[in-house]
Amino acid sequence: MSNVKLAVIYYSSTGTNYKLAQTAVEAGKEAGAEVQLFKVQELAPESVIATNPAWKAHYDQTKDVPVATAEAIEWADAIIFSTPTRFGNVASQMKQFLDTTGGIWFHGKTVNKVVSAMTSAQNPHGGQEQTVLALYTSMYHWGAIVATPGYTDQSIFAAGGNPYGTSVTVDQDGNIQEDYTAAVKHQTKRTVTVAQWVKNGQQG
Ligand SMILES: Cc1cc2nc3c(=O)[nH]c(=O)nc-3n(C[C@H](O)[C@H](O)[C@H](O)COP(=O)(O)O)c2cc1C
Repeated sequence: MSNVKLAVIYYSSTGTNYKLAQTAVEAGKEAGAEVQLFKVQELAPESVIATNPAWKAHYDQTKDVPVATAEAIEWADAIIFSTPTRFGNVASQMKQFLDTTGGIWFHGKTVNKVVSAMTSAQNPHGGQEQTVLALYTSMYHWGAIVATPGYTDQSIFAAGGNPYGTSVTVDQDGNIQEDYTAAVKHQTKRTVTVAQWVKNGQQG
């Protein structure tokens, strides 16, 4: 059992990162953490979303997922982020969310959050690691503790496993090419474990 609070915060247009996030939620619960799932605010106009049936369907299906706020960051001890790769970078919706945390950052409320990130892209070498590192750059400014998977589990050596953070590839139809479950679960459990160490250390 753990007393870690885990926020899983994702952006997804067509459902890939939602699937990764849902697996992280499952893993967090298995690790005994208190878990909340949040999407970041969609910023694209509805008229644009409507031009892509997969995007529109996912947008409608996830209407009820709560939108991430600065309070969610304050609440969490651990955070798993999941964002698609967009031109080798973090999706703007996720970046915009990070850019709303200046207030809590100023008050020291982002310090010592234990964080880890996941991503997806269409090309096997489409910039996945660059996306994860770009997100981690913001985390260094937060004073967060970045808990990467490294090679701490056999799942990292399998497809989808990535020492920077789980990354998957989607085909033209949006199907994930790798069996990512073990890698996401390991990454999430490791993040919860490190957050527990930090929490215990602060209380000691
Ligand atoms: C504007 C845009 C930029 C993209 N840039 C990249 C890229 O740099 N490399 C890549 O492999 N895939 C790229 N893709 C494909 C997305 O990464 C892919 O659709 C996404 O990972 C699917 O995640 P989702 O289903 O959670 O939205 C791009 C897609 C869009 C719409």
